[in-house]
Amino acid sequence: MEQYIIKGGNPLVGEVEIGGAKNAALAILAAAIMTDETVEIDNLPDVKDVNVLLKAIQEIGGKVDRVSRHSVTINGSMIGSVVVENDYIKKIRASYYLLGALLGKYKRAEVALPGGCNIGSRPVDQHLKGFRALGARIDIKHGMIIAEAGSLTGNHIYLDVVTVGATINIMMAAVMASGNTVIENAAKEPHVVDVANFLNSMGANIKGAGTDVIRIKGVEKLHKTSYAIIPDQIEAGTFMFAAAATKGDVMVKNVIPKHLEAITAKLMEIGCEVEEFDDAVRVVSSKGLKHTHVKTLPYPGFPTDMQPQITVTLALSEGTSIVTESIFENRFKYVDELSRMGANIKVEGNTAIIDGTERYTGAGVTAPDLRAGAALVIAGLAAEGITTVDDIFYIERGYEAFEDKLQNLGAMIEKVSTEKDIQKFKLKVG
Ligand SMILES: CC(=O)N[C@H]1[C@@H](OP(=O)(O)OP(=O)(O)OC[C@H]2O[C@@H](n3ccc(=O)[nH]c3=O)[C@H](O)[C@@H]2O)O[C@H](CO)[C@@H](O)[C@@H]1O
Ligand SMILES: C=C(OP(=O)(O)O)C(=O)O
Repeated sequence: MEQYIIKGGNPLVGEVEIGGAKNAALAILAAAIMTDETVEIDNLPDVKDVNVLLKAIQEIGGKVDRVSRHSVTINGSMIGSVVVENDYIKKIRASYYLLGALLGKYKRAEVALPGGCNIGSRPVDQHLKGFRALGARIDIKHGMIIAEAGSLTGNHIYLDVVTVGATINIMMAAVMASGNTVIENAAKEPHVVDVANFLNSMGANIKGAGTDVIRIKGVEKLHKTSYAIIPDQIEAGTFMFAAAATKGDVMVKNVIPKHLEAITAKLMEIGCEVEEFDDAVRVVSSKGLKHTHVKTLPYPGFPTDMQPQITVTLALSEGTSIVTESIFENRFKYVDELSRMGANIKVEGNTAIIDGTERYTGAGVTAPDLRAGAALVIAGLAAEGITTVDDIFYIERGYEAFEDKLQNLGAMIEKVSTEKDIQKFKLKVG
């Protein structure tokens, strides 16, 4: 089994290039099959979830050609099946986007209930409510969601909770419905806007993405496009907090600074300097870190996908910090692992009360999910001595070449799978 081995204590210094946003890419790939013409997608991150989705698209008859590591063409004209149920697809969350895309185009879809990180109960009731409002019948049988409609008709849909997945999914299904759809209480995340821009570049008529009311005029057909995915806000934020926790100086390149405002604001509150450029941010952490409070919220609030990374950093900051997780009820599972490294954190319900410690000490820890895994790597980079992080397949779901990018910043980290590799690493780092 592969794991990361890390010798901590080096400040991260240098430049890192951020890839395309995983959570935009997954929706955009699914949406790409909605036209029979060939779509080119650039700035695609080479991460496991993306590759699983591409495989699922191929399995139902979509033609996928890799132009380069970060670029594919997709042609959905030969799709022969609307049933998506392979073992891999059940493990990722974004499989649900095939439901919206297939339902929108073929008025029928059968997709396995989605998986994704085990961070809470994660219902899909709002997705289904939206599809029903557009005229689909929904059945859940043998682990499959079956959606079917003679035709789809636009409607007025109010989402009971702000949900990224349901907003995007309903938007996709509504794009080729007849008439107008209004989604109220819509999510405003940058990837919602990116998917709307992508669909519009294929001929859709979507207005208001990025606000809480999205208006869609149905069109009959979508056409080819060539589109580059936005940079990954969460990958960028992860490197920004890695710089802060290791007392480093990192230029995070190929980002949209506006998308990072909530992250930047918290870093400044805890004493880091953050310099913004057109498409880069530089984080310098030269003084002792200060405590703060943070609550995860839908965009433009502080993202839940950054909660473990800020918690790991606050546990190294002076004083008492409070982190409230308001999106997913089970996203503090990594705290027990972090405690083995010396963190003082008490979790009560959806709140973590953190008493800052001066340093972590290396230990063997296990990633319980994607972002928590990345956060444990940050802890290892800041710790005294050696840390191993197990179950790194979670991290590989969403970070491309994580260890290479960290090594380029001076981190002593390697992916290892045998005792011999571990001994070799220990000899190398002394
Ligand atoms: C593949 C992908 O893009 N995943 C992201 C997506 O997940 P995901 O799309 O699952 O998250 P949502 O935004 O839908 O979830 C937000 C909240 O709404 C609730 N809810 C959601 C749908 C529904 O039908 N009913 C319902 O009650 C959820 O339980 C949660 O409490 O957005 C999350 C919130 O930014 C991120 O953490 C995930 O990284
Ligand atoms: C929770 C995440 O992903 P998913 O929704 O795919 O589980 C994430 O990207 O942090």
